[in-house]
Amino acid sequence: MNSALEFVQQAFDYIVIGGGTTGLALASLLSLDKDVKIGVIEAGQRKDDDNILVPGLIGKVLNDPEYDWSFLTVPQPHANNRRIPINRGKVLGGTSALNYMAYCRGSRVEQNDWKKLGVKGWGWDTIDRVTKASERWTPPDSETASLHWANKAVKNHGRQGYVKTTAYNYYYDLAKPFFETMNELGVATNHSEASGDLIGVWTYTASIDAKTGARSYSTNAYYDNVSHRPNITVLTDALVTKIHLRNEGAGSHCATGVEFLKDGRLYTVQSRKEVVISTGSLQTPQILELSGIGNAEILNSLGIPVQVDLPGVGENFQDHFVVPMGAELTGKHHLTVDDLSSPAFAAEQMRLFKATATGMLGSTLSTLVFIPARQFIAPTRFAEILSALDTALKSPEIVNSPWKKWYEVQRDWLENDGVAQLEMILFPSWTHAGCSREGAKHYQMSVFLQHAWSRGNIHAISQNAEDYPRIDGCTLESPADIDLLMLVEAVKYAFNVMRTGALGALTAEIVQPKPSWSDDEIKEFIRNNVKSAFHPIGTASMLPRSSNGVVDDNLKVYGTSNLRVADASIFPIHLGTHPQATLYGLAHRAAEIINEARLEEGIQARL
Ligand SMILES: Cc1cc2nc3c(=O)[nH]c(=O)nc-3n(C[C@H](O)[C@H](O)[C@H](O)COP(=O)(O)OP(=O)(O)OC[C@H]3O[C@@H](n4cnc5c(N)ncnc54)[C@H](O)[C@@H]3O)c2cc1C
Repeated sequence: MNSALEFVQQAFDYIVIGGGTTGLALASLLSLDKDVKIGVIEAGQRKDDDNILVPGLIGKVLNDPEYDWSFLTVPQPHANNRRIPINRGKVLGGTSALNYMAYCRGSRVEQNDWKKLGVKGWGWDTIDRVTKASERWTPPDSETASLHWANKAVKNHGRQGYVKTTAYNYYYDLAKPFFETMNELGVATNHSEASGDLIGVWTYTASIDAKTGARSYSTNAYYDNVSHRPNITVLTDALVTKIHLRNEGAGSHCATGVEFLKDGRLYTVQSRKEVVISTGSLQTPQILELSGIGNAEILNSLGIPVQVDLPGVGENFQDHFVVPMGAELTGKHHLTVDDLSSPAFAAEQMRLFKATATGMLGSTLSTLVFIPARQFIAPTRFAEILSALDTALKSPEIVNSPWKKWYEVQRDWLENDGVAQLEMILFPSWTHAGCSREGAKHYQMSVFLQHAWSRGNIHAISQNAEDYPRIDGCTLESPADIDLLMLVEAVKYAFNVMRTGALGALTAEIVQPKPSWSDDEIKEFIRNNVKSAFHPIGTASMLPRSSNGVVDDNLKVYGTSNLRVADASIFPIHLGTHPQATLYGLAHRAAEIINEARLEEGIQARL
């Protein structure tokens, strides 16, 4: 719907703010009950073009204002004062329309450890159940599976859900050598990576429709199934500016409606039951603060009347950090993504994709490996890093911190061989001005820190919702410099991978960084190149209120009776994986919680 006037005239039971990955899935699921009316307000527009639907075009519309919010952090002192980009989808479907389609599951250990932080009811068994409920998996055909290993473990997948997933059917000629090299280095192929144990080397299940070859995302997987229903209405191109709260006394506030800006005019739409914020980790804290929920000091400084003093809002920002490395391949015969820069080859691949849903454009191409700390860091070096960390963890600042518990959990994970601290992704493309050689073929090896210790924050900078929030990732600011030291070890391990066995035989030269560099030179390279892996979480954490929590176990914002959050901001601690599968699971769990609350309300009313 495009008319704000018609939208505000409707009587909605539930209003979902943000029609993104989690929000649009949740709204669609709530609408399955014809007795409730759902309104969704999304800042972006619907765009179902090739840029979104063709898997091989990933990255093409990043930073295009028609599709992307294109956030930047403030200058990061530990990353040589660079401002680090964090892309976010500004279209119906949110970031699920822009992401790289890795549909990966978390780990049993990490998910179960949420309870050590005081979170109840969100262990692996629950998340596994709801994530499977979201998935509609098509097993790879035997030819795809035989190109090299591709996941066929039926028991780990949902078959009746919404998000279509499968193994992509095109692999480049580096994938198999990479598997062989990792195996040679003692990292096993994981034949069951969605089982709660993700350690090992594997190719990922992708959120791709096996029949059409197109991206499956929140919009076509969920919303298109229900958009014909009269009880769900999506208003696009409308920016929510605040939530109206009524003070109910006894420290509780009730969300009565939502204010939004459309075509230069402000409107308010009423809600009869609940409001759910699903604007993602970067914008959810801003909406809470604009509505008077947050750290009282920050709200006062912005002139926003305090409704609920909740110091955790916008804090606990966590991300996966990534450092890209580049290498030149031996020979020129390899087919890599860089070949798509030839218009004739790109056109041929597009014709192939449109006709048969195959070829390079049907694939996101990446191959992954997940490794625990003890497998990529030499024992003596690891002991030195841990000893420095343990000293830092005894500082009063950390001992007295409300976040103390998650430091304890993260410390345990460092020595747990079931928890990946490093992810490496091999991608057959690398072009860097001045570094890659004209006419040569290249690949990129990226190292990802899966459990950074840095904690950033995000806050509104004014009362104006159109002003982007201030994002401080506090990149590489961690106790005892552990994030930087772990990345140095990750880079050195990657050098080893790139020089060993079958992959080593295909690597003519590691171009950047150089294996000959000293640790200090590698550190400087990391500071100059570390990026966001685009997995921000934590800024409205599900934690006890005494631990700086923002929402309770039922996703309800503390100090409110009917305001919830459902998006990546509620993750209290990072999972060492790509988040979208868990977020679709979150949408299903949120729908269960909201439906249970309504049934409970009905029962109470009848008594
Ligand atoms: C380039 C890229 C690649 C990625 N690749 C992967 C991958 O391969 N696998 C994976 O698992 N994850 C990947 N991710 C991360 C993953 O996609 C995100 O973590 C996830 O989609 C976030 O979902 P969300 O529901 O929290 O927020 P979003 O999907 O971002 O939804 C938020 C929605 O709220 C809307 N909104 C914001 N503010 C307002 C407002 N004031 N008023 C109205 N609407 C508003 C936004 O427009 C958006 O639609 C990637 C991310 C990026 C950027």
